[in-house]
This record gives sequence, C-alpha cells and structure tokens, in this order.
Amino acid sequence: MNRKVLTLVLIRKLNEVLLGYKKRGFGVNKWNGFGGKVEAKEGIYEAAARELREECGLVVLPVNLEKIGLINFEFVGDPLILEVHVFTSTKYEGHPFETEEMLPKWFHVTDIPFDDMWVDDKLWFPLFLSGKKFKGYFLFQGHDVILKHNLENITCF
Ligand SMILES: Nc1[nH]c(=O)nc2c1ncn2[C@H]1C[C@H](O)[C@@H](COP(=O)(O)OP(=O)(O)OP(=O)(O)O)O1
Repeated sequence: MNRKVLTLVLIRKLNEVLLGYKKRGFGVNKWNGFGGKVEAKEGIYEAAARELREECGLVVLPVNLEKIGLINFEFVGDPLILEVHVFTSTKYEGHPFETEEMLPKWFHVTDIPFDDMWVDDKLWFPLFLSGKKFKGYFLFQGHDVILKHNLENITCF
C-alpha cells in the first residue's frame, strides 16, 4: 500500500483560525490549513513549518508546533493513502501574505467556512477548536462524498 505523508497546520489566535484559500493543485478553491508533502530526509515538524512559511510567510519554530491530529484519507479507485499530520500553534512570527498557492485569511471560530472546505473538516474541526486531539480515517468517493469514516478522540500522540 502506497502512502504519502502530508502536513496540515492550523494557526490560532484567541478566537480566530488562519485558513488559506487554495489557488491551485489538490483542494483548489477550498479554504484549508497550510501544508504539503514531507520531503525525503525531512522531519514532519520541519516540513510543517516549511510549508507554512512557503504558503503564507508565517514563521513558526518546529518546537512550537503541537501535533493535534492524524488523519488517513483514502479515495475509491486510488491505492494511495494520504497520511495527514495535523498541527496547531499560537506562537508564530510575521504577518500572513498571499502567495502563488494560497490566499490567507483569519476566521472567527464561530464563522469557519465549512461549505467551502473539505467535507471532513466539519467533522473534526470541533475537536480541534475545543483543544482535543484526534485520529481519523475517511474514505472518499471523488472529492466531495465521504463513504465511510471513523474519528476518535485521543489524549496524546
Ligand atoms: N480531506 C482533507 N481535508 C483537509 O482538511 N485537508 C486535506 C485533505 N486532504 C488533503 N489535505 C491537505 C493536506 C495538505 O496540507 C494539503 C495537500 O497538500 P499539497 O497539495 O499542497 O501538497 P503537495 O505535496 O501535493 O504539494 P506541495 O505544496 O508542492 O508540497 O491538503
């Protein structure tokens, strides 16, 4: 079974979350966290910090990233499993700016644009927003329909 290891970073301020509108590639036209593929010989935390910086200019030290989720995505007809490591942080430097890939925007926690996000986000964001950690699995048919899923709250990674 093939796996692609990816990162997803959700930066938080008191009552806001930073999302990016994806301008190209996988998940185009959706609001998402920042992230991408972990390169060979790169640690997962380092990869998460690098993708955040590349996609919106914010600088976070890998040590200031807190791992909050691990989600495996499978797509019907595709043998590739996406293993997504989800992180959060409130300790960052800089101001987010638009890049070739993402248009960043802060959203109030009560106003997350779920209708324009991956459909799984609606299920696990409440755990993230309430400070919980989780593991999940989602089987997709295409990019908009979840055929099967499980999601469990865990205490630590
Ligand atoms: N169902 C889903 N729900 C979600 O919230 N995020 C998802 C998701 N499926 C994938 N992602 C995230 C993980 C990762 O941050 C991003 C996909 O990464 P990218 O396409 O940016 O990575 P690639 O490695 O293809 O490109 P690079 O940016 O060049 O590294 O989308």
